Amino acid sequence: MYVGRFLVIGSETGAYRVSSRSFPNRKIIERDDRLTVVPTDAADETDNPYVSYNCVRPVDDRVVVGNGSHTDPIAEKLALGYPARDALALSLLALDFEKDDYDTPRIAGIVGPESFIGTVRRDGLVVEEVTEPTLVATYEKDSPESTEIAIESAAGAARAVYDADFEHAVCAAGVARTGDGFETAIENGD
Ligand SMILES: NC(=O)c1ncn([C@@H]2O[C@H](COP(=O)(O)O)[C@@H](O)[C@H]2O)c1NC=O
Repeated sequence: MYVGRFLVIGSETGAYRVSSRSFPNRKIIERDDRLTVVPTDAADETDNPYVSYNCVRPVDDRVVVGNGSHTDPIAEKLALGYPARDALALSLLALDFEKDDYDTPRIAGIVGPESFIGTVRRDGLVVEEVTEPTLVATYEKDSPESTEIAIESAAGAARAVYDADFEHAVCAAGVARTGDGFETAIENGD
């Protein structure tokens, strides 16, 4: 099954996987405190926000995970003091689903003292608190659902979503709460 990009959010950990048919030559890199999806070859650097974007951004004791440029305003709203639910809902609705051939949904999550998951599709907006590992994807599994995918550490979460049985894995990131912040991990399949 092809579900496109997906994320899994739990109460202490989270993970994001890029799966792609159209832009498979991509990887995740660490830049300052954030993780960014970029083309594998630097010569292919692009300003297409559906191809290259920040997918993980920590903000104090919370971390944002997302499949596009909405990761940034969600993080900025958290830094301003917005509750996680409001930062997600406002940013997802403001940017809305992607204006591509598939009306690709935006998906995002926040891991923190309270963890949330959300998506905005052409037909709706869902933002809800997470109490058990919960998955949402751009296609097929486009409403949050509980998942058996085990996300037990940053590296374990990145590996687990990378290896999950959905087609066209490209790269993945994992995040895990630590005493005073977050650790992150990258799985580029190399
Ligand atoms: N975030 C991403 O990494 C990403 N990769 C591809 N897309 C969008 O989804 C469309 C379909 O891509 P694909 O066939 O690779 O699943 C692309 O035309 C592009 O508009 C993306 N947008 C949202 O998921």
